[in-house]
This record gives sequence, C-alpha cells and structure tokens, in this order.
Amino acid sequence: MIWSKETWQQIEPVYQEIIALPFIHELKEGILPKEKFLFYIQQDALYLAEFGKVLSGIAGKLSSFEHIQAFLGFSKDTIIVEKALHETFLNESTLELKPSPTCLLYTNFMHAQLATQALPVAMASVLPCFWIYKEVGDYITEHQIPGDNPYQDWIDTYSGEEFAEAVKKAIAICDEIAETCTETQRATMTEAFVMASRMEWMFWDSAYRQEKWPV
Ligand SMILES: Cc1ncc(C[n+]2csc(CCO)c2C)c(N)n1
Repeated sequence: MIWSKETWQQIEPVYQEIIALPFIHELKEGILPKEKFLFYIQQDALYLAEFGKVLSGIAGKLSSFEHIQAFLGFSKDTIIVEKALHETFLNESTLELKPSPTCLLYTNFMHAQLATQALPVAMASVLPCFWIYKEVGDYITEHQIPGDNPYQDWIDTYSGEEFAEAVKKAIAICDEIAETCTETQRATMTEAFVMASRMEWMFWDSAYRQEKWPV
C-alpha cells in the first residue's frame, strides 16, 4: 500500500478530533474571538520561522535536484507567509513574542527530527503541516455558510489551488522516498507523522486556551 494512504488512516482519529475543535468550528463560523485568532497568528509566526529553517535543512540533505528544488520552494513560501503575517497582524511589540509551551514543543520536535533522525523520518515529520492544513481548509470551505467571515483570507489560503499543488507535491515526494525504505523505516516515518499530527491538534487547542507557561 502507498505509504501516505496507509499513514493517513493512522491519523484519521486525530484528524476527526481536529475538525471537532472549538477553534476550527468558530473559525468556520467566523465567530472565533479576535484575541484567540491573534494569539494563534502570533504563535504561528514563531512556528513558521522555525519551520522554514527545518524545510531548508531537509533540502540541504536531499540528493535529487527536483526534490531539493521543491523543499527550497516550500521553505521560501513559508518565510514569505511568515513575513506577510508580521506585516498584516503583528507590530513592533511582537519582537518580544515568546513561544507558548506547545509552540516550543512542536518547533523543537521538528528541529530534533532533522538533527537526529534519518532523512525520510524528518520528511514525514513535516508532512502533516501541509496535509492537515489542506484537509482543514477544504473542510471549512465545504461546510461554510455563505456570508461575511473575518477569517476568509486565512481559509482561502489553505483551500486554494496553489496550496493544493504544493501539498500534492510534498505527499508524492514522501511516497517516493518511502518506496526506497525498509518496513522498519516506513514504520518510523509513520510514527513521526502521527506525532506531528497530534501537535497540530495541540497547536489549535493551545491557541483557543491562549496557553500560558504554568510558572
Ligand atoms: C502550526 C502550523 N502548522 C501548519 C501550517 C501550514 N503551513 C505552514 S508552512 C507550510 C508550507 C508552505 O507554506 C504550511 C502548509 C501552519 N501555518 N501552522
């Protein structure tokens, strides 16, 4: 079976929990309190800055010209989005922004995967970031009631054609790499994918709770 198909089946329960989150429901209805969205965007800017570095780190370890080009493109797009978020939603004071416990957990996990795991495992760790956002973007678009939604730009970004193409490419590259792996390596890739998917759930949940450091 194709690695990505088999692996998505593993996270289907996590995905169902994601679309059941109040953050996603209220985003879809356009009733998410502004301060919760802002908390999310601020943490996302911090997340994207690290994620962009991890993507270019993966590119640096790849050998096929086509794969390198794809991952450098993903990295560049991530940094462009991060910069745009800063310009649209954030101001000077965000220089003092500090990552929430969940944001730090997720970005450190990605960096650790890149630094200590085999390349296919690091690639599997970054894939939920693409794929889950695509599914969530499509889900919201399909279940939205027409009308004004202050978060429409965000929704359109992740349900658009351009993003769909990037996600397709990321999945295809992971499948191609998985084909060259042993069963054990493929299982480790799946484990990494599941772990990152759980952190995607946590990221939205932590934004809804405006998570603080306990001490
Ligand atoms: C926590 C978190 N996870 C995933 C994304 C989505 N995303 C971020 S970068 C990128 C790749 C190309 O731009 C994608 C799909 C996000 N914004 N925040």
